[in-house]
Amino acid sequence: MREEQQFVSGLYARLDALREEAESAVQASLAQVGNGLQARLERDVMVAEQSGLLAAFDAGENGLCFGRLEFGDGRDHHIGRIGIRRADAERTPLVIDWRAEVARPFYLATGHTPMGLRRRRHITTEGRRVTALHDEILDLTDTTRTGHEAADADEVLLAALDSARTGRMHDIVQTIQAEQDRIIRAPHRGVLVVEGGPGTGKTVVALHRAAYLLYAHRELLAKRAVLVVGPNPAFLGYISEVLPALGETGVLLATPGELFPGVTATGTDTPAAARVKGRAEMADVLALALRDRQELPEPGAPLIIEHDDGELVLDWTIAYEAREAARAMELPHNLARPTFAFRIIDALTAQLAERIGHDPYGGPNFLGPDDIAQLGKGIAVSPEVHAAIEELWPTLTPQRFVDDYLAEPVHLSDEDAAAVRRAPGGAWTAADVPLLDEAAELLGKDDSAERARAEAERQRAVAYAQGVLDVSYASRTYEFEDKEESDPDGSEVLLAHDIIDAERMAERQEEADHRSAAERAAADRTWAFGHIIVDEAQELSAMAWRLLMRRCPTRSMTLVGDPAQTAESGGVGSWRDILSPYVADRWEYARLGVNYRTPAEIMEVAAEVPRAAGVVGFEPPSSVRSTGVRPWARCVGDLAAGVAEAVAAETPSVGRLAVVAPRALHEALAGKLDGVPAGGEPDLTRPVVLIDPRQAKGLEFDTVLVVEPALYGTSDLYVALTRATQHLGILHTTPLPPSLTHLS
Ligand SMILES: Nc1ncnc2c1ncn2[C@@H]1O[C@H](COP(=O)(O)OP(=O)(O)OP(=O)(O)O)[C@@H](O)[C@H]1O
Repeated sequence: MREEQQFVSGLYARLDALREEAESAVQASLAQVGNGLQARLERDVMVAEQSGLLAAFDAGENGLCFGRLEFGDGRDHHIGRIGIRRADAERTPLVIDWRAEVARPFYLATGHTPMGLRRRRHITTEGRRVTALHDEILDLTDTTRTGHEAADADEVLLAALDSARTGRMHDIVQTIQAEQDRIIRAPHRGVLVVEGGPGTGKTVVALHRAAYLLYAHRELLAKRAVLVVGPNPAFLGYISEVLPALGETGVLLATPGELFPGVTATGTDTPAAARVKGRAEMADVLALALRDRQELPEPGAPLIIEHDDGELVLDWTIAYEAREAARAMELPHNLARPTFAFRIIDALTAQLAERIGHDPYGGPNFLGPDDIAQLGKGIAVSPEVHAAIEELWPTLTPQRFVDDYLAEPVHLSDEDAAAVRRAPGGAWTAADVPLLDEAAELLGKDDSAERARAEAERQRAVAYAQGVLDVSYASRTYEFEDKEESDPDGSEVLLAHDIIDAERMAERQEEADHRSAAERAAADRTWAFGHIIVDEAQELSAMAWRLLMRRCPTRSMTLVGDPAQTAESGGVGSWRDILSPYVADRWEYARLGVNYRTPAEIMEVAAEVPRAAGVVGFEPPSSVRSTGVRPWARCVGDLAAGVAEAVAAETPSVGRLAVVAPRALHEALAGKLDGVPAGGEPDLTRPVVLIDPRQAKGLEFDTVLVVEPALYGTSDLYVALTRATQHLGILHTTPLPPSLTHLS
């Protein structure tokens, strides 16, 4: 213990020194008021590099070092949350990043396959103090004993699983299990599907995979950012601290309803409307509806345009020919519009020239090319002509087009149209967001002026970056990284002088100077993410998948889900159905089978629900622990009073309790619960929260009280029953569903 404490103290001293160095470097750089480009360049490079380091150092503050590997060949490594090197000339690793290849036996070695290990040690710390050691002997011929050999090899894991919840998910670097490690480090770069029952660690594993990928492919992913999609804001809040605790900040967390910049989805759809809006056919329906917006005057009822040089007649034929020419461009609507406009202007010019320059005696037109050009100019700037063009081929924004469409839905059955119809200008819903995105694709954006500006800006940035390269010094951007020489991606340790390409440097500078890649990604509908993680992926509609696939042209994705937890109204069918349009069968599948959250006693009760409903292919995960505490059910006369009484009795002294109840009951229940608000997004860090079954998705609490289970659908009930890490109680006034009657 003393030895480890000494080591850990030394490690923190080094961390402090590094942090101080980085801080003063930032301060000094910021204080520089040097004139001219050179000073500014140096400052920007320095600030960007050191700020990245600082984020990682902050992450290292808690649980900096948690393991030690002693190999049979004498190698001896400490494993930590981030890698740190000594200040010596060789920059010897002091503690190895958990993501480095050399740290892998920490997670995978077993007595059967020791991977060269003699001893594996778990080091538990509180702040900077070492509080416990757990040793495992992997070489059975080794007779040395330290007195810390654990009787139960899973002691550290079980302690983590038993600990009181805080309302925020924690990282699991100290206790990643072998089946999880294989997923976290899966070499597959395309779509990886991770399935598993409740509590099997799908979410936490996906987040660690993001951290791993950011480490293994930092150059690419730091620039393109990682997107994590989760079902609702409370869930995103719940998982928001995991990646920062691992030193990673280049990640954007978003719900599907937040993926269209500039639109906030505040409305809600009926299940029927969400179903219709989510269907893949909506892509074709919108395309057809957009063609309908490319109109023609009725034959025989032309548009008459007043013009200085006389009346212009825009008839069916002129409009038809212009429309065919514009459609033949096969461009998005707004980008094809200039073709339509030019054709109309040309035709009207010809019409006017014919009328003005017409020789009544059959000779050639009196007007020369210059006169005709002049006429054309007059027509091209005529507001009346433009109004007519706008009427036939309107310039549309995605918002306007979808809003118009939902007010008058077409190309749908009467029933479906009735489900989605709404008054113009209504609030956007999450299911509208993929429609808006689809519309944006169909419409396109005439951004030629913007692009010209951006290109000029880029040229300036490249010139600037060239300057940076000239003054850059051989400092390590990520000095704490400790990739072994043998790592396939050993080149990840970035040296400023490695970045020989001024264009790439310009891109990096752009990020450093202004916003992070994640921030820029959040504001850019066409951003291509380096990797996307989708949690509760089974919930997404076909249209939402179209949107997500557009955000990830490389198809580097980790999709996490559990079909048994799919809510009835959303979701598409199988992974194959979801993925085959995008990646055919080039995706990999991994399954997690151990439930780390819910004790066996609770899992047994919960599993009855899908089983009784005959959910096809249902296979409950096996719980890693049992608590000996059985779930209970109580029939009460006054529901609100019964719930309040149970909350008072069951609220843990530390930890969290959730009351899961149908939304309609929230007002009544909240009235009896002190300081527990009804409605809105729950604050999960409070000791007691009131949520509905949909909000419970992905979350967990020490104690869960499920109210009126007979009112839930199968999957919602299954989700609600599998949220507790310790205790589960059920309160009801109406009879229990058959799958739960054995509890009464
Ligand atoms: N190896 C591990 N060490 C410690 N805790 C773990 C480990 N694996 C999972 N857990 C914990 O188990 C709980 C459940 O994990 P998580 O929420 O990721 O599961 P899930 O499969 O996404 O569940 P659900 O589908 O029910 O939302 C979390 O508290 C997580 O930290």
